[in-house]
Amino acid sequence: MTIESPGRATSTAMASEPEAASEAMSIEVRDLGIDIGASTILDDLSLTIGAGEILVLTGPSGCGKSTLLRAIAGLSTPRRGQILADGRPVTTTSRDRAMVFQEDVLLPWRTVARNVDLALRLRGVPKTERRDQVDSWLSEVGLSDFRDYLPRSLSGGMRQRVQLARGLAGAPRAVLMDEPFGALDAQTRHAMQSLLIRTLDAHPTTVVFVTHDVEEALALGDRVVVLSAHGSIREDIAIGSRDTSDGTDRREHADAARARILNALGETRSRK
Ligand SMILES: Nc1ncnc2c1ncn2[C@@H]1O[C@H](COP(=O)(O)OP(=O)(O)OP(=O)(O)O)[C@@H](O)[C@H]1O
Repeated sequence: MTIESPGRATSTAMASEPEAASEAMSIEVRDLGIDIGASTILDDLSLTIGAGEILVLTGPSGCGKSTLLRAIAGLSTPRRGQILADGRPVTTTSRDRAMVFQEDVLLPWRTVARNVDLALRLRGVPKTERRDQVDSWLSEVGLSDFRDYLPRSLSGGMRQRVQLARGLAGAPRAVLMDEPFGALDAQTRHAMQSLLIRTLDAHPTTVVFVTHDVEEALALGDRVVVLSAHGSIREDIAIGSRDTSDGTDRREHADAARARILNALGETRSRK
């Protein structure tokens, strides 16, 4: 599958925060506390995510992964602490930070091409550039022949590929992914992971990726953070670089990292 470098957004539309000059975005979570009703979901959580880093968040069900992701997206306002994107407080959503969900959120009345086109439009890509960029992204996710189909005519895996194209199109500077491949069969999931890695290699973007799947975390992450059942950081593990030509360093790191992740998950479950 060739990557034809869809360009970055060049004009403004729908932005609710100012644009920054650099490409991938740095994100800092500072002493974050989030309560829902009388329950404290996240408590005193601090985390720095470097520009272009792929950070995987994992942890037991209900520990607050989606809550943290939504706060980074600007979809909720923290009670305590703050989140900074390129050093500026996150106060609302921004087209610079895209979200990709597990659920199917494609617009059912728009064709595949028009779903991707909408994302480009919302990210401020001029109309004259959009047609080429839609074609390019559909080629990247292997759906060029399905551009005029409605989502209901596609398989689950194909719809998820459209969602991935929609999340990455227009080059958001950060992509926040909440178990995006969780509902897919193992083979499609593996293909989607490879596609995501290839796409991110071509378009460096900061990614926060939530998953329950330890192998997925190891395949994708530059770093894996395990949250405890009580919404604090239990482990923060660097995974080897993907840059080595044969992947040896990464494989060596992966075995040690897998043991640490499984150990941390075991401890969080037993303490719940
Ligand atoms: N709108 C809400 N009202 C009440 N409680 C909520 C709401 N949203 C989330 N919660 C609670 O907050 C906690 C954290 O939820 P969250 O979805 O962030 O966890 P998670 O780690 O993403 O879980 P999972 O892995 O199962 O998706 C859970 O106990 C959940 O029940």
